[in-house]
Amino acid sequence: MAQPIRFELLRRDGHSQARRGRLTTPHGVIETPVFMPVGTQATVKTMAPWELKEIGAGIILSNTYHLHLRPGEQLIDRAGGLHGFMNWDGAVLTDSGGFQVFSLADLRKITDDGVSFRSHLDGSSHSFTPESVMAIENALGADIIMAFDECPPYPATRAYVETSLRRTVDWAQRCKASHQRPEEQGLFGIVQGGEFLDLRKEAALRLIDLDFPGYAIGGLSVGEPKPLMYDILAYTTPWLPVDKPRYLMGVGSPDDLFEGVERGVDMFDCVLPTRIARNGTVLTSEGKRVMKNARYSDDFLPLDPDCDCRVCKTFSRAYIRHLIKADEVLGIRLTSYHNVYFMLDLMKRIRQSIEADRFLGYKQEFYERYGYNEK
Ligand SMILES: CNc1nc2cc(C(N)=O)ccc2[nH]1
Repeated sequence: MAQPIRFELLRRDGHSQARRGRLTTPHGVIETPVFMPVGTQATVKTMAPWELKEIGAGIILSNTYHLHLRPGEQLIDRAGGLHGFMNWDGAVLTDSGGFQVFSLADLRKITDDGVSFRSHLDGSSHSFTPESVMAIENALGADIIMAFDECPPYPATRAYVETSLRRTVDWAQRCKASHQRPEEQGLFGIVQGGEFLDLRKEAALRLIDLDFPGYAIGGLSVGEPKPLMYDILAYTTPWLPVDKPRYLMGVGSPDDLFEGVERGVDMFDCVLPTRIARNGTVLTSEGKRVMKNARYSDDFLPLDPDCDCRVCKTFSRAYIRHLIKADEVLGIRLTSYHNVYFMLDLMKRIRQSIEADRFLGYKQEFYERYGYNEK
């Protein structure tokens, strides 16, 4: 059977688990490690698809939970899937709603068959099962789709995590069995297991037995301390196939990208750049800057003098601060554009550092300037 997703491992770092790879999808070739901007409701907030294209975004994430509730997968299917609906010709990845049901919906009830919940929008009743979620993701038409899983809260008891891990593996098998478009959409399994390393190993090995074209690592960045997240990651990735992509869900900030790449992760997604942009906070090579701060009121430098994005080549900190203070929509458009560019450009520099066998050196260099002094 033709596989829609193919991963080539191009180079392994000699001093860490960092890898340089290439992910071929029906909507383009993605260089890894890759950062995926989040387009929850079929838009990366405030950005047009041609802006995403011009800053080099190759793949974006959209959320099954949100799009099922509004406008509904039937409409999107009639529009030609997410690609047609958004008029985005790059790659798309959809998650399976497992995380959103637990973090957004009300009155949830979970059984081995699936989850029933009430919409956070209007309180209407819904239920997700592996089969129904596959039908939704098949209709949305993303190039990479996630199996329906349960993301346990943190902290959670071992008994809870064990039950949910086994349910998640069972659901992954049911997703694979009911996936209607396996030649067009690559289905990834999601490794759960909480903070219990033996359960992480069990989850990984049982999903590998089901043989997926890629593996997501879920259940992280849910409130656990970062050192714990990194330790769980370092333990889990070596159990996954070296020739398949590893996707760390919902992560992360600039330091998380370095720490994840160092521990063998190839794909990342995070709302951070667009979320903080809406508050007027921007990412720069010298750390975050809160543009509402009075110190920028007559600062005519660009947001980041080292950034080559159109915003940094065109506008000053003083002008952008004025727009944010005046609640002018252009303000958050400019901060969002710059922040997504920053994350994509950072990941490009990380890829180049792996190619040049200087990943750890670049990490140290970045941390010293950004302000996470490792010393
Ligand atoms: C922002 N943190 C985050 N953790 C996540 C875990 C999952 C998951 N399915 O375990 C999905 C999205 C996630 N986002």
